[in-house]
Amino acid sequence: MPSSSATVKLEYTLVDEIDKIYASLCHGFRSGKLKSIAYRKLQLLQLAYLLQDNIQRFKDAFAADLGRPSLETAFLELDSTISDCKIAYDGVEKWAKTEKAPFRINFTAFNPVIRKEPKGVVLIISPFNYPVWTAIGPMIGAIAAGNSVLLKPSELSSAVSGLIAELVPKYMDPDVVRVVLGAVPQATKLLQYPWGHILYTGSARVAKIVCAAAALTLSPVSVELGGKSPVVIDSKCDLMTAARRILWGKCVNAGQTCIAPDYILVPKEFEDTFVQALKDVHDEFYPNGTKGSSDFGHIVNAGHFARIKNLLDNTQGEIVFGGETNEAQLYIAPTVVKSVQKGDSLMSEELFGPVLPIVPVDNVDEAIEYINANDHPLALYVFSQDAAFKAKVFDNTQSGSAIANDVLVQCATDGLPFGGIGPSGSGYYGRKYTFDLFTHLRASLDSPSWLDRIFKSRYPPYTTKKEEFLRTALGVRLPARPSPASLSRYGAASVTNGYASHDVSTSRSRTTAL
Ligand SMILES: NC(=O)C1=CN([C@@H]2O[C@H](COP(=O)(O)OP(=O)(O)OC[C@H]3O[C@@H](n4cnc5c(N)ncnc54)[C@H](O)[C@@H]3O)[C@@H](O)[C@H]2O)C=CC1
Ligand SMILES: CC1=C(/C=C/C(C)=C/C=C/C(C)=C/C=C/C=C(C)/C=C/C=C(C)/C=C/C=C(\C)C(=O)O)C(C)(C)CCC1
Repeated sequence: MPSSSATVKLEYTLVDEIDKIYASLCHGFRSGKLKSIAYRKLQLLQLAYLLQDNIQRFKDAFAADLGRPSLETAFLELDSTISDCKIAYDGVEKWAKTEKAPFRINFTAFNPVIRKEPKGVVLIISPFNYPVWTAIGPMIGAIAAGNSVLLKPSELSSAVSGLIAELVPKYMDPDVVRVVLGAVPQATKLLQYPWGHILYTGSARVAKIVCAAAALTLSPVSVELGGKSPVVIDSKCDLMTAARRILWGKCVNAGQTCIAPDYILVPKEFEDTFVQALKDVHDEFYPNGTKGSSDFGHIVNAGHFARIKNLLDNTQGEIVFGGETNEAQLYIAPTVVKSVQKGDSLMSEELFGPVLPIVPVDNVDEAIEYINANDHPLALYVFSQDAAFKAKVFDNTQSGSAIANDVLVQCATDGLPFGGIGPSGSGYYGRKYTFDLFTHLRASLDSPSWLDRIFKSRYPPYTTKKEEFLRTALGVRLPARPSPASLSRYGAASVTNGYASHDVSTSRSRTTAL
């Protein structure tokens, strides 16, 4: 019997205390101490040590909330977040440096620069599934950028959220970071304040509530959501590597990963070969099965367990292996279901569990068509050794990320932004991108008085001569007008002498431009 999140009682912050917490963060931000890059670095280091000094306590908390294997907690959350602290610690001087605007001779006298300034007091609302990476991860960039941070972690991962709330006051300056524990009442109260930025990670349902509330205070908001991330299989893939990586991506955190491979699109004639490879890999990963295994986690709570089980119970596909569930242990075995049709229960929503539907298709065009008929996913995976196949899938679809021959690693790859598109989210973060998310690019210049000797044409009384001079000063010189032939190659209309032409071969179809 696992110790589920229900066994860890979280002491929620009193709603009445939140005004005081918010005010103290505003005061902390205005104190100006975070203007010092050196102080930001000290806080970043404190954050890294908050994790490093408490690795075993975090591992225990993850085990309580999610049955998370120790290696998964270390590799996916703790080490990668500590590494992100170090990247920010090393990079923040360079990231925060005022930038010169690109050189343009006409504007150089203004000495235009971009100041990298914090947005103020920012709010991070995080989910249960990666409760360190999605909470402390964004906090790193927010602090590096000089913001004060209020974190509202998930109440579902109560052991980890409780531990973060206990450790933050011990390691972090209360002017810089505060944690509010709780659920809807606390989150609703928090959303009543104006924020420098809100970063929300979680479900699309709650994202709509967050965005609507943010609109009332005109707080900028980024939403990191989920969705069904497809995997397109080419029969010319490296079969065993593909099977190993996909099954790993599906079993890590018991499938509760927003960028987990959600379902597989496989050529019909290759389905059985691919399924057999998954079965072989499963037996290699878990020679004694997954029930009671310390290498496999459990579902976060009874609600999510029932949701996934219900989807599985209603599938019309054929269970190849797995299928076993145990409510008391919140256990769902890694399950591969083959011959799944597109209208199946398993294709109706993000699975967020260790169940992998295999959908046979005639060819890659059918796979692309299916992906495009649905919401843009957070991640799209292709397994192929054929460059043309990969390019065809990537070039004809849209998704948060486009990954060939691996899964999940895009999260941790320095230099890559992480974020969705459309229903899978908006905004990007990850290391330098997190710094950018929480940074206001403040346009700045200093115009010298002597400029008026050559630039006074902007002042009244206006004359045609002044207008001509100003046009020259702006340096407006367009390249040659696009020819009707070049536009029609793309099926576009051209505008010539005030007339829009849809059929360039005949002047009869011209319509007057607005
Ligand atoms: N794109 C990304 O980076 C990630 C996306 N996700 C997505 O998150 C989802 C699972 O996370 P859950 O914790 O179940 O999400 P959730 O939406 O239930 O909860 C997320 C957070 O929102 C808070 N919340 C709940 N009701 C609220 C309300 N009315 N107003 C304001 N805040 C409220 C919760 O307390 C929690 O802190 C999945 O869809 C997954 O794909 C998860 C991790 C990363
Ligand atoms: C060992 C030496 C060498 C070789 C080094 C190599 C080949 C290193 C390769 C490292 C790799 C592939 C690291 C991958 C890391 C992936 C991580 C940490 C993934 C993290 C995923 C996360 C956090 C997912 C989060 C998901 C969320 C939030 C969600 O979906 O909900 C050399 C360099 C060759 C020589 C020296 C020794």
